[in-house]
Amino acid sequence: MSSRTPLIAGNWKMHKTGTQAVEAAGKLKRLVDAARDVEIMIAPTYTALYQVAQTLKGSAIAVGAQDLFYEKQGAFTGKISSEMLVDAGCSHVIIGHSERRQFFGETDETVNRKIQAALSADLIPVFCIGESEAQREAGDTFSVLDKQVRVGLKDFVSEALTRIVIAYEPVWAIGTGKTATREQAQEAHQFIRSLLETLFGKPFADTVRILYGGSVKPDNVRALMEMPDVDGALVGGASLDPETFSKLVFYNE
Ligand SMILES: O=C(CO)COP(=O)(O)O
Repeated sequence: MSSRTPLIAGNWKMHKTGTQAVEAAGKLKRLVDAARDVEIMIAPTYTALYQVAQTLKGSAIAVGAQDLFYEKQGAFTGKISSEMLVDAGCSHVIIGHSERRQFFGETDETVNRKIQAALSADLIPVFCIGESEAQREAGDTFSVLDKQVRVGLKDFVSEALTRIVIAYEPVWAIGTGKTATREQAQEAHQFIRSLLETLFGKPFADTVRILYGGSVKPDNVRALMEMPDVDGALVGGASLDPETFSKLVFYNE
């Protein structure tokens, strides 16, 4: 663990109706009330965002969306803009999740535009990267991460990126119960941080938070968080139950 404030984030993916999301958020609010020195964020589905943000008003839990569209407005049926997310109560937005890359045609280029749209609306982007199992087995992990970072953050200057959060999510570890070992996570995080240093300088690289995601559970979170370049977790399955997620928030106790 480092001096960077850890962020424990829950990605609820396509789970929970508005009513279910409000109930879970209300429970979580009570459960993590005593948490200190850790930031907490949950990302419900679009239709629950406003209600959840209302429920969490005045709490330390931030609300994020799971995606956005980069255009400001217009004839883009089904799409949601950064301004709409801010209006619904979001402070964060997940961008480039591997499920969006796998199933919905997300590319490094669209990710780049989405990060730009998020930053211009003052949303904190949680920029996801990670290699597939085949890429890891082929020894391509670092080259995949290198491209995702370089293209995703192309044409940005470090001053614009100060609030960005990176999430390293190896695709083979997502929803599989197959967590990366803490050594594998550290190795990837260290690689990403040194690449960020090359691209944006040391002050930026030293302060940017890099979360690990992929089968994070109460029984492995602490070991991961002890690694010097792991600054938090982006959690899917284990974020759905408030009790379980609160154990991740209190990983240090
Ligand atoms: O994709 C993830 C978070 O964005 C990780 O999901 P799991 O925690 O279910 O593996």
